[in-house]
Parts: sequence; structure tokens; C-alpha cells
Amino acid sequence: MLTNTIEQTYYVIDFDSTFTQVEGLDELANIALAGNPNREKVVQQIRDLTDAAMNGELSFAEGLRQRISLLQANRSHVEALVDFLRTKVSDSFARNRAFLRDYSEAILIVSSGFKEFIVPIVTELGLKEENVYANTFRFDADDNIIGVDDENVLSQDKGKVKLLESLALPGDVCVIGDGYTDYELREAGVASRFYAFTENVERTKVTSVADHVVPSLDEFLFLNNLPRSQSYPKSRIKILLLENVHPVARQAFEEQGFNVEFLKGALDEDELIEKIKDVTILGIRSKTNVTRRVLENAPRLIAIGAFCIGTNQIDLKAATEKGVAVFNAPYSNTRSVVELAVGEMIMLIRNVVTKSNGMHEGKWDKSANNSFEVRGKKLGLVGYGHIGTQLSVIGEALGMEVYFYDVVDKMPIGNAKKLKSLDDLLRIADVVSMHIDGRKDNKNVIGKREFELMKDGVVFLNLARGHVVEVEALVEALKSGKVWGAGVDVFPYEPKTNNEPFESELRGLPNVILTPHIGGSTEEAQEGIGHYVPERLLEYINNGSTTGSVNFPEVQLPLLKGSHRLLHIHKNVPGILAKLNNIFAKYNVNITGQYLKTNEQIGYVIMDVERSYEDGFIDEIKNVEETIKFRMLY
Ligand SMILES: NC(=O)C1=CN([C@@H]2O[C@H](COP(=O)(O)OP(=O)(O)OC[C@H]3O[C@@H](n4cnc5c(N)ncnc54)[C@H](O)[C@@H]3O)[C@@H](O)[C@H]2O)C=CC1
Ligand SMILES: O=C(O)C(=O)COP(=O)(O)O
Repeated sequence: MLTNTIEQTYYVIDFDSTFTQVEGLDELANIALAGNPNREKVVQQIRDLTDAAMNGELSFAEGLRQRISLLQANRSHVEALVDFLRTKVSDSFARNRAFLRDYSEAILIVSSGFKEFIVPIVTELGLKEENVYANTFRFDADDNIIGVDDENVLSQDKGKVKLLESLALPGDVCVIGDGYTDYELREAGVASRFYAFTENVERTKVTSVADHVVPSLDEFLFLNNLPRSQSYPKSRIKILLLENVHPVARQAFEEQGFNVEFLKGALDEDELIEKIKDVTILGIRSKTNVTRRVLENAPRLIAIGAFCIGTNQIDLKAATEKGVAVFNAPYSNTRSVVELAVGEMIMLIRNVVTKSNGMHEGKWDKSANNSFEVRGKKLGLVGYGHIGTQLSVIGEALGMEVYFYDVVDKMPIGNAKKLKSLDDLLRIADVVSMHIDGRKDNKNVIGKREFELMKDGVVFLNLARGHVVEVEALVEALKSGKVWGAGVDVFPYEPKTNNEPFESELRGLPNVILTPHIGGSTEEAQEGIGHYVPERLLEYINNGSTTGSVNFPEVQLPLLKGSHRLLHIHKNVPGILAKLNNIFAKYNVNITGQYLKTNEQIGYVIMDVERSYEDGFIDEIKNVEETIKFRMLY
């Protein structure tokens, strides 16, 4: 029983779908009815009753009795339920154990669920058994559940209100819950504030009457200035994921409590400007252009994740100037591009595309004319980076002679031969395959002149970027027979979504394989990227590390323990570190770790400091003239 008589705040917390992610009774039915052919039907009936009661549409007491009679559960099922609930504690409750433990005197679990499964769960997280107010089951001699303790007010209508009235808590009471019965405490005047908790379920009928809607316990703790595991609640940090990135990416952010918006398509510049105003992290693939204008309208943006290899769609210079770190997935789809290139090369050189198209029109053309093996042919790779080198290895394994040209001096793999110029490569290759990046200077690297240099009947592949090849010149070369066949995956303009039609002069030409920019679109690659990029972004958000960033100085930082970490991004001009150190000296702040890395445009200083410092210290750091962005983690 509560003995505290000093005026204080009490936190009344609901259990089902608030403390845990699920409804205990629904899950108990699931367990008890395992193997029963009617399980799904009965569990659904129970869920409907729970929902109706939580929405205030059904008398609570009546709903509870109906649910118990449908359950057919016994004591061993309750034990199995407790094991299951241990894995279903709401993420934000699990993260804030310290608050639960340190405020355990003031926290009451008030639930119309059952003590038999609530007490073991909440006491393991530091709460007090005597502060759990809930129903209890009635069991028969064989341990079957046959009912509830009818004397308990919580088994009755308005039970929570009656209970709180009887407790007459000597202080302010605020309620956190997901159900209408939690709101009723506020309505009845036994609580002063009601926080609708939406981490697990969101009921409009409940959120519409709440004083505050809190997507996590972190948000509640933040609003009430209580001790918490997150300096700034992640539910307030908006992450915008575009272009249908793999669902594991969304999950990675949601598990940590971030507020994620997920869109299937890309956005154009104006649409993105509208959306990005309150976005902290942006996730894109190859189709969303992040221009300087977009970045100028993104005051809260700290990082961009390109869920692909290419980053030419992002104005990297502007991003760096604005202190926005950019990450990509430099090799997660390399193999997928290579496999598609190999497949296309074989199909084209073997004349399969023409034959297959003919067959669809009823033409049987069994002949070896113009069908060749790739073995012994010369494969010319333009660009010898991750993709070029992989294709080099596989080309050689197929018995091809591999040649490459790269603007950077690259070590040949296996027997591949490095050529001094693009022209040399174009003159020698039977198959020319483009694997250069999409930087602006690479516009029209292959045009009329370059096609003319190629061998007659060459096979040409572009799975790099649309603008590196002049499409009109390719069309002309295909029509004249200079190019025998082509595989094209990328285009100067690509539809933003699958609903937009594809327009190109390449449509309808024979022996041309057209694919909708799917070089990297395999389940394996997308899932790999979906894990890889969020890991980099989360390391940056949570710890400040910039490993793998394409535009920031790379720093791998130790995990933050017990100190405050100040992250200061500034223009790279001489003397900033000295200015910062002067401020530390002035305020007598003890530095426990300091790291500085610079690139041409910016400096990135990370300072771990002891947690006690005077007001004004942080403001002075932020106000250093050359500051671009400042963040603090603890
Ligand atoms: N079709 C698709 O779905 C995909 C397309 N890509 C494209 O493929 C490109 C290459 O990818 P990675 O090999 O991973 O990149 P990478 O950066 O490892 O390799 C690119 C290579 O091209 C070289 N290079 C750049 N400009 C050149 C030029 N004008 N002439 C000769 N060499 C030049 C670079 O020095 C570098 O060695 C990406 O940038 C991306 O645009 C990547 C993945 C999927
Ligand atoms: O990885 C790249 O650079 C690609 O071109 C693949 O882009 P996507 O993720 O398919 O939009």
C-alpha cells in the first residue's frame, strides 16, 4: 500500500498495450487454444471484445466476463504467457528501466488485466508489487480459470475510477495509457492529465480526448522533464524514407523509437522541399535529387542515407557546407549489377533477344547465324571500381579476355589488361560495358565519336548512369548496325514511380534489352542495403561516428559512457580548435576525450566532457562564428 503522504506526482500506468506491446488476455487465448481448430475465430472474438471495451463501446465488466468464458485457459497457460510477455515489453519502457526503478514509489500500474501475469513482468523492471492494481483470476481445483474476483473494483465498470477514488492519492496524478478507461480517470477528475500512449496502438477515440499524445515513454519523460535514456526523444526525430527502401530499414529506425515516414516513390524538388522542413534524416535511392535548394530548406537535416551506390543525385558540396553527412552502401548491390551485365552480355551475343521476340510473333528461326559464344571475346570495361573489377573476375572465368580503362590508376585483377585511354579500349573490345560513376563530368562520355571508334557489331552495355551515354548516338549506332546489341538499365530521365510511363527513343529497337534501372534491385542487395545504411546512420545519430560517410571526415568514436558528447561541425579555417579550447578553459570544463578531423570544406570536432558545467557554456560553443552545426549527445 502507498504510505507516502508528501505532496508529489503519481504516475498511473496502464499495462496491456502500454507497458507491453500486446493485450495479455488475447495472447493468453492464443496460447490456451493452441491446436484448437477454432483458435483463430475465438481469438478474434476476444480481440473484438477487447477493442470494443478499450474504445468505450462495450460495458467493460460485461466484456471481461465474456472474454474469460471464451478463454479456456489454465495456470500453465498463464506461466507460458508470462514468458511470452517478457519478450513483449514496450521498447521505450525497456529503455527506461532507470526511471521505473528510481520512481517506483510513485508509479502505480492500474490495469484491468490480471496480477498473475502483470506482477512478474513489472517487478522485473523495478516496480513494486504492492503498487500493482489489477484483477485476479479464479481457478478451480484443477487450476482451470473459471472467472475473476468479482469483489475487485477493477472487474467492474468504471473500475479504474473507483479504484483511484478509493486510493485518494495525496498529490498530482497523471495517467499514461492507450484505452478509453484510462482517459476516464481524467474525465472523472481523479487525475489531472491524461497521456494517450501510441507506441503500440493508436485509437482516435482516445487520442482525440488526451491532454497529450505520446508515441513513447521517452516523450512522456521529456515533456515532464524526468530522467530518461534519450537526451532528446527519438519519437520527435523524423526520418523520411523514400523510394521503397527495404522494410528492414524502416524497422531498424522504428525499433529505436524514431518517427518514420515511408514513401514508395521518389519526390521532385518542390515536393521534397515541402516535406523536408522537419526531417532530421533523409533516406533515398538513385531517383531523388537532393539539390542545394532542397538543402537550404532543410534546417533540421543532419544526415542523408543513399540506399544505393551512386551519390551523384545529391549535391555533396552543398550538403557538406550545410553540415549534412551523407552515407551510402558502397558495395551491397555490386554483385547484382555484375550478374545482370553477364546475363545480358550472353543473351545479346548469342542473339537470344531477337530470337525470343521472333518466337513471340510465331517465327521459328533455328540457325547459328550471328550467334556467338562469349568465350574468347574481348570484354572492355569502362571504369574499374567495385563493379568493374567484379565483372573482370567473372568475365575471365567465362573465358573472356578482359581490358579496362579507368581515370585512376588501378591494379589489374587476374589477367585483365589496363589500357591507357578510352579510345584504345573502344577500338579493341567486342563488348563495351560502362561502370563509371555518375559525376557531372561524366556526361556523354560515350557519344557519336566514341561509337564510331568501336568495332563493327560491338555489344554495348550501360548499367551505370543514363547521362554517361548520349542516347541519340546509341540509337543511331544501333540502327546502322555499328552496335549489334545493347543492354540499357539507366536513362537520362527515369520515371519517378511505377505508375509513370517510360518514354525513350530506344523503345522498339531490335536486339536491345531495356530494364527499368534494376541493376541493384535484387532481394539480396536490397535487404543488405536495408541493414547497412541504417547502421551507418544510427552510428552517426547516436554516437557521432562518421564511418563510411562520402562527404564528412571519417571518425570512429568510442561508445559514449557517463559523459556528455559535443559534436561541432565548422568551416575548415585555422584556429577553431583554439577558440573552442578557450571556451572550455573559461568555463573550467573537464574534457575526457577530444577528436578532430577535417577535410577541405569542414572540420568535425568531438568533445567528451564531464556532465557538470555552467549555463552559458553550450551557448558560447554554438556561437563560435564558423559553426555550421552543433549537436549534443548524452
Ligand atoms: N544500374 C544500377 O542499378 C546500378 C548502377 N550503379 C552505377 O555504377 C557506378 C559504378 O559503381 P561502382 O563500381 O561501385 O563505383 P566505384 O566508384 O567503385 O567505381 C567507379 C570507377 O569509375 C572510374 N571512373 C570515373 N569516371 C571515369 C571515366 N570518365 N572514365 C574512366 N573511369 C572513370 C572511377 O575512377 C572508379 O574507379 C555507380 O556510381 C552507379 O552510378 C551502381 C549500382 C547499381
Ligand atoms: O546503387 C546505385 O547507384 C543504383 O543505381 C541503384 O539504384 P536504386 O537503388 O535501384 O535506385
